[in-house]
Amino acid sequence: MADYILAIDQGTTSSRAIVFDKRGSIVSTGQLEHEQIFPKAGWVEHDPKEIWRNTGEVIGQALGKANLTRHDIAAVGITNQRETAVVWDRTTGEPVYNAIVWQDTRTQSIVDRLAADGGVERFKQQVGLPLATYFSGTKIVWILENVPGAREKAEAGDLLFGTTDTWVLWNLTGGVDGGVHATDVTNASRTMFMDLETLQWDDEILAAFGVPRSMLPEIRSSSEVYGVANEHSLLRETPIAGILGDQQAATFGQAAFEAGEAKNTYGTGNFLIFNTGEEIVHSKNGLLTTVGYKLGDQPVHYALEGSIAVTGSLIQWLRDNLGIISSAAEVETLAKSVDDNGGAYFVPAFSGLFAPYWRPDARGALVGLTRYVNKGHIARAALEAIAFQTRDVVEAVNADAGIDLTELRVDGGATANDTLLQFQADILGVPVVRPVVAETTALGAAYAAGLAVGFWADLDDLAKNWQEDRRWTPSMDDAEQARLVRNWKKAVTKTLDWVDDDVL
Ligand SMILES: Nc1ncnc2c1ncn2[C@@H]1O[C@H](COP(=O)(O)OP(=O)(O)O)[C@@H](O)[C@H]1O
Ligand SMILES: O=P(O)(O)OC[C@H](O)CO
Repeated sequence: MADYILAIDQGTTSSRAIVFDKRGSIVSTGQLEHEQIFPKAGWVEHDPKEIWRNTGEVIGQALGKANLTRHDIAAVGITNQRETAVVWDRTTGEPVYNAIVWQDTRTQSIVDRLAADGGVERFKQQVGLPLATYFSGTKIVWILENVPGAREKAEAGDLLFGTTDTWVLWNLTGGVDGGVHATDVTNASRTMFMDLETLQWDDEILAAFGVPRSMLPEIRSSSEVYGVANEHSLLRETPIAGILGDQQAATFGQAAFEAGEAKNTYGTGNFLIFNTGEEIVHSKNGLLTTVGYKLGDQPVHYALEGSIAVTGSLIQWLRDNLGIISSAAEVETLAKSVDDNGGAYFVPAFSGLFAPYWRPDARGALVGLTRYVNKGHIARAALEAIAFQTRDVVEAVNADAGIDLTELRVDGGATANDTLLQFQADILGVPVVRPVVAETTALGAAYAAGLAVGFWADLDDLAKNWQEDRRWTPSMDDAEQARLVRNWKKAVTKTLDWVDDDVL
């Protein structure tokens, strides 16, 4: 058998291809950022064709750097930014509109309309999610209602919907020439349309949204052969054998396979996933219920999730919108130029507040300002905001699960930041642990693909690959921790009730 697995990680800011060996070590990487399109306040789009072009290029980069060909690749795994909705014409392969990204809040009026009949909890028992702009469902509705001709074409069966896993899979397996239109249970669980018990699309919910079932991909497990790459791909004939939404993939890559295990990923947003095993747990504290993974015919694993919309993207905002840093890494140097936050608290409710608050009416606020506060304090407040938001989510997990997490496994781009992770340990009061392979998202997709084709034998085989790289131990005294948390919670209250009909 070939010696490597290739994972495609189609993320919010970039697309990557990463080649892994049997030990789960990175052999080579290709990466390209794509344009973030902000047509109006609150709107966020990507160009699906740019994403597909970049995917092809990064595959070439990753193979080229390691001098590999398709013959060296045993299988391909796909992982992706979740919820982001692409709708395209099945006969031409052309998207009818840009991808509407998970952070986009334009569909609030559609949410309100659907909620009129029973509040945002209307479908929650069945799908595990509150009605919110975050999930794919209302984004599809927006496209059907706002793109000329889309509704008619969809009713005629000519349009397909997919999250970006499906978009990549369909194109990779041939597109208009017989592309496979499928997704996995984890991605399907983020649409609002999948019943958590049956793991199938629910016709009543689809009728309530007015979305034709013919647009939707087939729901498959996270680890099985979906198809092979088509003849135009560098990977032609290679099986595509794993799909997981990126946060579930990171959980899998962290080897958090069993109930009670968790991870927190620090990327564009932060996402804490807590494995609840074969049990569907409904949160009383603002967490989502989602699918963790499903390997072929084996039982499904569910999870609780704390999704935070803005964390790493706040650092990008300091770089791109304020210009006070020139790279994300520089935020650490700037934050270290001061001893503390100088009294400033930054609540980045740029897309409203996600877990555990779910307040679409919130908008960002920087509070506690005096003439003393300088850009170092603002950088510090931004990093602290990432950790405070995570603490809010950990509190919710502990309350729902009736436990106290004793340590937090972390990964993602922002875990390169030592100051952030020390503050995270301090404000949580438990150790924070980072594995050697911080690219756990791609690794999880590689694992799912490798299991399906026998490259790895079983979960024990994978768990052996997990290795600790570094650990941050709490050192803040309790009184200081309590003071900071109290001020943070006060700052959160200042962001609420901001959006009304007159304000974007
Ligand atoms: N040293 C750093 N300190 C803080 N944030 C960082 C640092 N390096 C990268 N980031 C943030 O991490 C994010 C990128 O992480 P990544 O895991 O690649 O994200 P994604 O998968 O969401 O595209 C960016 O939002 C960036 O601002
Ligand atoms: O692409 P990321 O890492 O920002 O992840 C996005 C999440 O999947 C959104 O739910």
